[in-house]
Amino acid sequence: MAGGELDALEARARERLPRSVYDYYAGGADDEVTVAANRDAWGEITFRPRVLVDVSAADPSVELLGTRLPSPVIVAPTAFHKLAHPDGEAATARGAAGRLMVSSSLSTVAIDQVVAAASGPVWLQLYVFRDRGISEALVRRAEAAGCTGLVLTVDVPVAGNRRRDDHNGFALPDSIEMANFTGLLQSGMPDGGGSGLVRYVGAQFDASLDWSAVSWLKSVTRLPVIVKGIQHPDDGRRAVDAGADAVVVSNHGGRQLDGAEPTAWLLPDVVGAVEGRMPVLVDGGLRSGGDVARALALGARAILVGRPVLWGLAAGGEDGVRGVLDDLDAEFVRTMSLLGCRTAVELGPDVLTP
Ligand SMILES: Cc1cc2nc3c(=O)[nH]c(=O)nc-3n(C[C@H](O)[C@H](O)[C@H](O)COP(=O)(O)O)c2cc1C
Ligand SMILES: CC(C)CC(=O)C(=O)O
Repeated sequence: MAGGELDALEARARERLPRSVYDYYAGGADDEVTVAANRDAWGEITFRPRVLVDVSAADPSVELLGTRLPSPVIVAPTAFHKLAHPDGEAATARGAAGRLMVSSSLSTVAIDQVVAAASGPVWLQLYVFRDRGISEALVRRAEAAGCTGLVLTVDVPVAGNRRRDDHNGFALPDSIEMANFTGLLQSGMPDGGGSGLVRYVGAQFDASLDWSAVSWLKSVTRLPVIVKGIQHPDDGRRAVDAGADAVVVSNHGGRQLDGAEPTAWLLPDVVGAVEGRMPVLVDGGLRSGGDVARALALGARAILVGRPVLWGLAAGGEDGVRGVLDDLDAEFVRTMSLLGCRTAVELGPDVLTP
């Protein structure tokens, strides 16, 4: 579903969604330069295919932290799916259809119900709250639910400046709650002007978070810890030293620091810095199976996709999500085959223009 088809899906989602929800999903920080740059940067990477390779059984599966995934395409954690569809994250989990889904801390369906709806593995994404007890309770809920990984998002010490949300006074309606926090924390957003999310982040998230958070998380769980939001090769190295099991190169889809480098440019430097000591994942602006192949050729083990899943969910519920992911996978297999690669691990820098 590259290019025009995905744009048409987004247009259908846009028609169905209230303006403030569409803007929350689509938008980014400040002038949204990084939102656009993420997407454009993948498109600038060109291929050097090899021919006369038997690709009759091209296999897109990848191994990640001891689990074989049917595809390198992972559902990125995104907040508030009930704003897109009444079944929320349960519909997304069904639509993921065996692929790895990362469920947001800020989901509108509780993590145990997300896992129950999923047919593939589920990781819980964590924000660290001022009250560490809340984060630890989330870890226990994830473990009890059967999650197989914890994704620590490290690029939100403070909320990015989302102008659209400010203008729209974005907030969760009373009918939808952040379902992972029942009994722990108020499950809505504090009242006031501007973006309700900015008020929520300011009130609840721990801006004093530093590298000790990774060792803290490792000390309270035996699940693998994946650090999401790495934007510098030195931080990739530090993540290895801090005991992370994997990292996600991410600028939060351009929603935090505008002007941040597109992840396609940054990825090879982070891959170089970690020197194979852990898997490197990437997200931001990947919109086609060709983009997935580009990322793997640059050294990513797998990739995450954010907004397209939301467009699928808003336009077509569970089937919409499955459609987006199936199309990405089919394009990826076709691209691999045309590059002369039989397995996802065969993708390397040699299939790209140096
Ligand atoms: C609407 C929306 C909500 C998001 N919520 C979260 C979140 O709760 N936790 C998180 O770690 N990242 C969150 N992200 C960032 C995504 O996980 C991911 O990094 C980004 O969307 C990838 O870029 P893409 O949308 O261009 O594919 C969110 C992104 C969007 C678009
Ligand atoms: C800033 C977060 C609280 C939510 C989020 O990750 C997002 O909207 O991008």
